Amino acid sequence: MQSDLFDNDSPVLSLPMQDACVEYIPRFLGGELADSSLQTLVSELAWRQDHIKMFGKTVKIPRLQAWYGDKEAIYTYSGLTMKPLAWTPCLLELKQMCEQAASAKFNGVLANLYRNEQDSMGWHADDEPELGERPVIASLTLGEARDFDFKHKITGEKHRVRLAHGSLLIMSEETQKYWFHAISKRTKTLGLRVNLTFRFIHQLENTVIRSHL
Ligand SMILES: O=C(O)CCC(=O)C(=O)O
Ligand SMILES: [Fe+2]
Repeated sequence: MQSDLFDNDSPVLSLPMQDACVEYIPRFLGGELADSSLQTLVSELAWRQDHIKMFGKTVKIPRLQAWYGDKEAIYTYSGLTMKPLAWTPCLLELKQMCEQAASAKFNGVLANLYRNEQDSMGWHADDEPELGERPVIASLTLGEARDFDFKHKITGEKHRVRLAHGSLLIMSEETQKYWFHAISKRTKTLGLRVNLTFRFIHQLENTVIRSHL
């Protein structure tokens, strides 16, 4: 008999990627919790249309976003410095579940709202200095499934995983050092998707002091 990870209740799939540790849990949240969390987050979070500067021009980021977390978790992302809003009960509940699954502590979450197939996130690695050397990032998907693409920074090797409603993707170890990731625009009509990426933001001053000891 074939042993199939998909037959289990809550399987953890390890993606076969070199220089990385990526785990995918397709049915991390039960259907009801996934549906109610999606509704709550869409209506309760303070979604913003942020802008970034590219080649001297100010352009709209192709999605809405919001940053929540502990007071000290100030995050600079694509030149934007974001002060955290206070955790909501829904975000706190999801954070605790993700911490358990990832065996890690998080003090902030970047919430992304993809309104339709036109919204996207370009190739990048979550390698900002305040995330530390080998960050653990837990990425929860609610709503429309989207393709999540990986590209190796040196070999160009590619992998794709379709992130389903209620799924969790955990990236750790050297993943951010060796791989970019992206959510591309699509031509086919797609509905709304919320993505939460839980992170741990280190205090940079402390990191510098420690490195001198
Ligand atoms: O929406 C996603 O699945 C990707 C989000 C992401 O890569 C990020 O927030 O850094
Ligand atoms: Fe990312």
